[in-house]
Amino acid sequence: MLGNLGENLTNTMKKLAGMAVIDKKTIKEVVKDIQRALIQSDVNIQLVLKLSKTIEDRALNEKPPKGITPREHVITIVYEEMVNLLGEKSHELNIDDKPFKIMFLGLQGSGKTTTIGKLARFLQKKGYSPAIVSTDTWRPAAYEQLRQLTEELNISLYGDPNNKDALDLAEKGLKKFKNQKIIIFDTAGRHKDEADLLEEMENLSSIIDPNEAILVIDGTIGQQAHDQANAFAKTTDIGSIIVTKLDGSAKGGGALSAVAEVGAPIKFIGTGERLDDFEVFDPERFISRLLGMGDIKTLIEKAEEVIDEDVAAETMNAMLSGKFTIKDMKNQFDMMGKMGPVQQVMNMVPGIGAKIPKEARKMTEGKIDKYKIIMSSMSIYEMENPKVIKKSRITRIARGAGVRNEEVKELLKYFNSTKKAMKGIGKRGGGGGINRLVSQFMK
Ligand SMILES: Nc1nc2c(ncn2[C@@H]2O[C@H](COP(=O)(O)OP(=O)(O)OP(=O)(O)O)[C@@H](O)[C@H]2O)c(=O)[nH]1
Repeated sequence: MLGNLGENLTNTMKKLAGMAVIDKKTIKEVVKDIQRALIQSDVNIQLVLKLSKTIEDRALNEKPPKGITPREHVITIVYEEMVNLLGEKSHELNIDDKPFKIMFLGLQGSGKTTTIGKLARFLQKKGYSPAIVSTDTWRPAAYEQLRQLTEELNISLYGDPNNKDALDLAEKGLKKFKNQKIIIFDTAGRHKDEADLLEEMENLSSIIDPNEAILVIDGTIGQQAHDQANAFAKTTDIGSIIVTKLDGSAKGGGALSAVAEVGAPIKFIGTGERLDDFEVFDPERFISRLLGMGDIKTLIEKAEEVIDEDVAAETMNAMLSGKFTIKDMKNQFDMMGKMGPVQQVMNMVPGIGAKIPKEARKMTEGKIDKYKIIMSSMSIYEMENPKVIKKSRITRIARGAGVRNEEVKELLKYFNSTKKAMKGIGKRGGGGGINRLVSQFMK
């Protein structure tokens, strides 16, 4: 998605994760890379300069919070500021009134009609059955395109290719569907000239009185999206924007950031020609994907919450160095109580999900609880030297924990496979805290 922007930014983040030292020079280098990537994606130069200055100032002057390394801190700053560029939080389409009237606006070719189909499908999946009204009297094929779409989706359509009065069509459509929960109005994307088009939108808007006016913007136009959005915003109160064609668009970053500046939230994005190529726009998820970060942010936040950082660091180091004992595994399980099951935690580290041992993937909360009981029947000596746990010790531990011998053996098997997997990961990395683990898998 977004052409090279994602690739360039992901590479910058990988570089950052792999840097031996984080200092003024390396921060400036990272900022330069980000600048280059954004400018290539047609992000407005003023925005780029503002963003890079903020990232640089924060990275150089802010002290990393406790438990966060300078590297994690810079990663977090880049992430946060990029999210800011796109408007921070995601916004839902709140279907409150009945009928809930949605008016689509956008220039011809922006992908308006296709997007109406995508939204209709999205709403259908949520259990709604929207009806559509066609008021585009300028493009003869528009009605036919909607007819095919609505037939495919099995939803109602009102339109009349012989009626050239858009306002009349809107009024009739409103009447026909007054008992529907959701009515979507398609409008023209072209007119005699732009002023006429905008005037028609203003008139239509006063007739339809939309609960939500959605502007569709072609993502391939880059920062020009800003002026286009402003022009439409003058005709009606734009409630949200959908940016289309972000699949492979080199200028998508420019379009998204320009639109975010207009003030109306981007609620959805179009990522292809098929009806399912449509996503709710969530700046945080979007940016973390663009930066190739998986859910690192969540991982970092969760790691921060872990009560005993020393125990966490000790366990991580043990895990990565291969000196992993049952005592470390017990610590790991205790930590997991705070961070969630191991597979979930590991899945948040990009690239690591697939490497989780089979046994770990099958771990359930119930099993973890049982393992904890078994481990509490072991002596410290046994936990630190798991090799000594043979037949008679297994029987004693099983009796103490009130489980079968097989279950103790199963725990030992799980321990051994985890140890092996961790050793493999450690070899690639060299060990040293969650940050190091995270960096390894960003490479
Ligand atoms: N790659 C890609 N193509 C898209 C996307 N959305 C729409 N398109 C394509 O863009 C072209 C124009 O889309 P339409 O929906 O026909 O255009 P329109 O904006 O409705 O045009 P008017 O009805 O005249 O306003 C079509 O070929 C669509 O398949 C998208 O997200 N990605």
